[in-house]
Amino acid sequence: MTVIVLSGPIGAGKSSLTSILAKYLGTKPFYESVDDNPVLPLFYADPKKYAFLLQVFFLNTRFRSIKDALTDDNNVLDRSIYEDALFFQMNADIGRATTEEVDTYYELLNNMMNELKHMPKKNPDLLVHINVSYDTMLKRIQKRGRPYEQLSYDATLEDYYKRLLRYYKPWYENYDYSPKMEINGDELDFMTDEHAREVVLEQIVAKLKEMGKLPESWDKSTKIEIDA
Ligand SMILES: Nc1ncnc2c1ncn2[C@@H]1O[C@H](COP(=O)(O)OP(=O)(O)OP(=O)(O)O)[C@@H](O)[C@H]1O
Ligand SMILES: Nc1nc(=O)c2ncn([C@H]3C[C@H](O)[C@@H](CO)O3)c2[nH]1
Repeated sequence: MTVIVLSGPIGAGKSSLTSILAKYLGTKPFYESVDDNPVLPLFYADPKKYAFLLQVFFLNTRFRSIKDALTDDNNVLDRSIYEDALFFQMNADIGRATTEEVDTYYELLNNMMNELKHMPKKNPDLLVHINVSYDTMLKRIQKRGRPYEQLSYDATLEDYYKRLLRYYKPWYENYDYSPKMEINGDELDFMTDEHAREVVLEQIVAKLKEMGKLPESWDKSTKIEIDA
């Protein structure tokens, strides 16, 4: 049927919506490596030292999921590979990578993207971007509670998160690897409000129908259970 990728800043709700969407459409979810990621806590403790290593770690694990997802044509991924460069560029811009690391990273990314061109499906069918304000992003980060992402752990994260939101805006506007759509993550509390969840799912289904990826007659009569 279709490969959908989610995008959006930290805590926007990508993993949550991936799980909801995969259950709803009866497809397979793929998650970014976070709780089993040994480099992530090191990065938050010493970003300058570990920015490059973290980036290579994410690129490696993301590449593996993409290869699986793009060969089996029926999946939802909780973050796009196209956002990896956004993260690294931002970290490089604030002095967390040397010129050599930046050059090496882009060369590696380029090589990997070229490999993807040989896959049966080269790009996702649809990018679903979750838009959130700084306040929402922070609330969700607090709700999820990873210690090293809290402002109480490192006050400079406020600037890091605000900067990230500024990088996302042009990134989404310029994204053109597939059709795309935006979800209002501030207004649509799809984790606790059943109506909001239906609105989001209807928006995505409508887009898939418009693209011819779902038949017009497609309907999901059974309500889904959410493990929040
Ligand atoms: N629309 C929403 N309404 C209310 N709560 C939400 C919503 N989306 C996510 N949450 C909550 O916010 C927290 C972060 O969500 P989630 O882990 O899905 O974000 P993410 O975008 O995958 O984050 P990351 O980029 O760090 O992987 C979770 O506690 C989740 O339950
Ligand atoms: N530096 C950096 N580069 C990435 O490509 C990247 N992708 C995700 N993350 C961080 C954000 C969340 O804390 C956590 C879960 O998304 O991992 C990244 N951090």
